[in-house]
Amino acid sequence: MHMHPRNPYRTPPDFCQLAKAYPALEPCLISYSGSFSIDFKDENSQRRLTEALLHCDFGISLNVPLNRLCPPVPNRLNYVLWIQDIIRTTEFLGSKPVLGVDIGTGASAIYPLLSCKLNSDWSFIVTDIDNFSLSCAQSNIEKNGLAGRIRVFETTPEAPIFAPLHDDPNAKADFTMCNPPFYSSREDVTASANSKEFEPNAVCTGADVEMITDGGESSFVRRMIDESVELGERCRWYTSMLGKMSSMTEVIGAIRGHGIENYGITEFIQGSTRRWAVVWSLSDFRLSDNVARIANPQIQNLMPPRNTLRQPIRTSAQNIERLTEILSTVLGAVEGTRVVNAETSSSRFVVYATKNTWSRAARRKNKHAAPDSAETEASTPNLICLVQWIYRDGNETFLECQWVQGKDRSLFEGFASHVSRKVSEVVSQ
Ligand SMILES: C[S@@+](CC[C@H](N)C(=O)[O-])C[C@H]1O[C@@H](n2cnc3c(N)ncnc32)[C@H](O)[C@@H]1O
Repeated sequence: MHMHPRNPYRTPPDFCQLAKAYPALEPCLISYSGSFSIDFKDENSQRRLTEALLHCDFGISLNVPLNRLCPPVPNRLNYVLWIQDIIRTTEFLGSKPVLGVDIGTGASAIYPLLSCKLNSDWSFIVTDIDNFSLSCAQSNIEKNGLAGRIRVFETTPEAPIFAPLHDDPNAKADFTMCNPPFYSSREDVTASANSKEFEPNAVCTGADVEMITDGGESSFVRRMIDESVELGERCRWYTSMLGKMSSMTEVIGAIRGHGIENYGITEFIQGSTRRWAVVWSLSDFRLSDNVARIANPQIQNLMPPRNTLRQPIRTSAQNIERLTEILSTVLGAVEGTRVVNAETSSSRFVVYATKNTWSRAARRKNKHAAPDSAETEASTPNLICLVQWIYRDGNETFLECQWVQGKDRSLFEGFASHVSRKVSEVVSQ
């Protein structure tokens, strides 16, 4: 993924219009072969641009002191939109207010401000160890009328990273997010700047407390992983941004090391800057492959197992009109499942299965079982899938089975292959 598909800054803004709407940007404009831009290497111009974009596109008024990090909006927005995708994967099961925890919110409180503007039912607890940044964050939150939805929590480097969850045993969150300090030391900062691993806009670096932590970002995120194992399902999705490719290998190694196979990776590319983000969960909710997997061949060995299975289905022209009806009939015939439409008038089906009735072994067992020995069905489903047709280029048809919830991967894979076998039998007739 380059920029997130819903990121409006995939096309550069019209700087001239922007300066008209936010006059403080005007002195920063430079004429560049007939059009206008700004000098991205100039800190003052970067700051005015951040303020202008937040003001014009989100109605956010931001004040960041000169000695603290001024966040570039397009890059921060990428992460917020990806979190939105994560939350949306299970929203059709019933939505409720969403609580996020932003670790290290900084003076700008950029993530909770953007997130709350985009999502009216989200609220936040935000942490930081830097008292000065937190007081700026608090005033940015108040200035934007969001004090009722964003609670600030001051912590220390020694406390658990997820201190708000550790301190209150009843607290539960839907997700955590974090843009961790990247570096392990001052020397690490200099070495990275020289190796050009980081963007040329090193003008927006910020204070040491914002950029440096013992062991660098990988160690910080590994601490979060250890803590998440203790907290378990008290938070549904744990996530973090990562700035170095080498950290990805270490972080995914730590996730797998805890036996967690429920995780995902994304990548954001903006100009010459590459960033990654990871998500992991101790719950049995599953993410679709377009949220949790990326195509980058360099890191295929780090990818999680697939949760979205697509089977090409050959069908005759006369059947193509009836595919939704055929799918509905096939799904309805799988014993022990409940099937509903994902949305009113949609052709996406949600399947709730309480037990395996489709494998050969299960069918044999069922046939020989005395009628009164039927197992009592669990009231909660062991497997939830989303099933739909995908049409590509007008002449390719795929049956897609998306794992939404469940602990047992083989149950999901067995169900997906049973349904595509049954559908193939019908459509080839
Ligand atoms: C790279 S800055 C990110 C600031 C902001 N979220 C952004 O994306 O622009 C990292 C932040 O983490 C904070 N921080 C460092 N260690 C922390 C810890 N143990 N708990 C919470 N925040 C921490 C720093 O003070 C700093 O504000």
